[in-house]
Amino acid sequence: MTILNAVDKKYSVLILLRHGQSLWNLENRFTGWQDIDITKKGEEEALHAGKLLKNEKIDIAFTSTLKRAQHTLEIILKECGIENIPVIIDKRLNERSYGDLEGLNKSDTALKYGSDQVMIWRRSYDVAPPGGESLKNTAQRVLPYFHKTIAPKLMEGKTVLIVAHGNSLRALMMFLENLSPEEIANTEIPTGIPRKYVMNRNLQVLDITMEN
Ligand SMILES: O=C(O)[C@@H](CO)OP(=O)(O)O
Repeated sequence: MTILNAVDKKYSVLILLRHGQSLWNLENRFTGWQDIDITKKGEEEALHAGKLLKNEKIDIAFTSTLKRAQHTLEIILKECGIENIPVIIDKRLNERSYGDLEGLNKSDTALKYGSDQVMIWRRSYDVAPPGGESLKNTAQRVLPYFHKTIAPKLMEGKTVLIVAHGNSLRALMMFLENLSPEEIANTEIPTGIPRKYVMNRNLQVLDITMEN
């Protein structure tokens, strides 16, 4: 084996996980920056994710400032028996702001403004909901943070867990999987299911798996 081959074999693992079901997921309300905790079902989803991640040697975890993500991460780390790893909290991983829609019921809002308009607010790449952030705006804060703070850990070969939110993770997935605005519009991230990327040290994705 050449030295180059040996170096090539070195890889990193990045695991993305959306928080467990929150109360407002259950009630079908726009959540965004509102700090809503997970439900009993959300706790069970987190526990299940912890069981799925038991064999991963997680070196460092990143999460948002919102309790639904932090609570999910706590349950996972406890279930995995991981106690002493760095946990970095940063608001740039928070959910996209839903602005004036936060707190409203999604079905009621679709009745009022039309389901096409609500779908544009929810899933278009660059149309922001009133007073809120588009996915593009969200990517503009998530990706610089990823490149500056998270990517160096992956380049060192660390196994990184990110517990965050539907749209902050969609922004990351778009980058990692090279998805177009149309492709990401059709991508839904389930709560509590780990999405694992195996990458080389240049952050090229070699393999993607989702277990549930
Ligand atoms: O309400 C929200 O904050 C998000 C995630 O739950 O909703 P959506 O699925 O519309 O992006």
